Amino acid sequence: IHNLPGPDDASWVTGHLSKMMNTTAWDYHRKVLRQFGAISHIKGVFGADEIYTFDPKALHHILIKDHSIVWDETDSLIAGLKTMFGEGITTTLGERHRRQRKMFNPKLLLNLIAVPIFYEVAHKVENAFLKKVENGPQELDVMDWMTRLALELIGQTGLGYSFDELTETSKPHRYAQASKQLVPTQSENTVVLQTLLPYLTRIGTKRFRRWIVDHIPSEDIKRLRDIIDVLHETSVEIYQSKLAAIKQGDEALAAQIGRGKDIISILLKANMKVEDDGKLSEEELLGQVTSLTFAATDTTSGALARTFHLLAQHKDAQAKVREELRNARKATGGEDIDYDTLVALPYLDALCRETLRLYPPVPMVNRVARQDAILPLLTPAKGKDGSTVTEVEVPKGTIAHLSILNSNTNPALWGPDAGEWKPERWLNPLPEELIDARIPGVYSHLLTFMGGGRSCIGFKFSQLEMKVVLALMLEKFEFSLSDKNIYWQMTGIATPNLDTTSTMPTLPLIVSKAK
Ligand code: HEM
Repeated sequence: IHNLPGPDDASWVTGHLSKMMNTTAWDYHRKVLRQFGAISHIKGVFGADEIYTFDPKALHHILIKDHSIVWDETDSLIAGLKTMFGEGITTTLGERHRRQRKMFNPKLLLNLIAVPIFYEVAHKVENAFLKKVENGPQELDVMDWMTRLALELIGQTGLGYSFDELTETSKPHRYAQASKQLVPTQSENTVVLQTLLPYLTRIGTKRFRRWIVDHIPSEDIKRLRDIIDVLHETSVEIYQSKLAAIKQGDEALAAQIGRGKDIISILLKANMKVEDDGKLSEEELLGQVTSLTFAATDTTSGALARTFHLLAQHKDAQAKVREELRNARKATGGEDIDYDTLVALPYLDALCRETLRLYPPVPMVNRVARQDAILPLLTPAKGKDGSTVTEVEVPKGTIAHLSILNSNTNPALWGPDAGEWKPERWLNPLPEELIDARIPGVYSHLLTFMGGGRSCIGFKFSQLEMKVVLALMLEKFEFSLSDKNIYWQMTGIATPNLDTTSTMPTLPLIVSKAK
């Protein structure tokens, strides 16, 4: 590791992490790519030696070949998830993860892709917007609406629960407000807190820790506590209503939203049949409700908001996709565009891929080596001693930061225009260098949804969700920039804000009826 190239501007407390994990860190990541290539040596908290990589072969080892044998979730992520989503989240971590993921079969999720429900919910937002702009263009908070929409979509299909009427006057569910703000604005303190969290969460009982949190004189911590309480209370409410319906029998379940075919009802029923040892506890089941809802909401709403924001900046692309959508609707006789046609629309598909490439909602994840490991490299690095490094020895305990952002925008693979938003690139053959690199992502040579045993289970779900929403909204409405400046913060999930420090994501755009 020490022979790898890397930046030398580390702080002795937070190493390079405060430079890499803050709301304006985009340029720092680009600089690391330009100066040091696909693998570098960085410093973590208190001088820890860590690596930063987007080398495809190294990623293949971390995500697929040695996944869960050597490479695992970091202790601070586990502690953070437990703090946010409850102790029950352990089912998606470590030993029980594989069994859990099998129960939570991605194919099961695919069966839930209920295009009619997607359309029904998206039509509600379309109608709300129609009312809002009936007397002329209006400035609307597109991020707010997309969060409500994404929450309702996972609510109805994944949880069999409705959060929001989604009319022009209805109020957002408090979960939508809370979840949007949970992705904390990362600061230098967050880096230190993340490191300390695994130790802090082991102190005393749960009750004692709660007492401490209640008495810490920090507004930020109190705000976080209140947000987490909302997520937890909502999950308990959903879980209990599902459980009660299941106990009352099939008729009561069928009367619920989702008619008992949602993923949580299926999971609860499957769990009742499991023998003692394999049974998920109530806490674990609750962890599933919270984590599924969280994983599905802010990622998708961020991706949708980013697409609308880009289309407001590229009016030619907006007009082009609108024309494609209108032609497709004409061909279906004015009905909603059916599944097969929708997924095959080339320009709509190209602009979704391009947006998710250049602006991955989750820009970076990390893993830790639980054993000593060897990482072979696709592109040899130039060692500090001048030698050519083709593989790296990684000692047990080393944290690897995996840059989704730099993998998706690496000019060596994507070409010199890798940093530009060009949907057309997907309508032409992709560069051979990219195809030969065999990026281990589940989606189109991209790492946006990661790859291997912990890849996103909702990636097909979210793409269809995006396409249904874009199809309805772009056909009817034109989106233009407002006079407000928008800054996309580089938080755990990128969010649009009015400035670099705000913790209330928002995307005001001018919406008018499209001609
Ligand atoms: C544009 C939308 C989305 C993006 C960019 C996205 C991205 C990701 C990424 C990068 C991971 C891996 C995190 C890591 O390795 O630490 C992940 C995991 C996950 N995602 Fe998504 N996601 C999206 C939508 C969804 C949706 C709609 C669902 C549910 C329906 C979902 C459910 C999950 C779950 C449950 C995991 C954890 C899987 C595991 O650990 O086995 N995601 N997602």
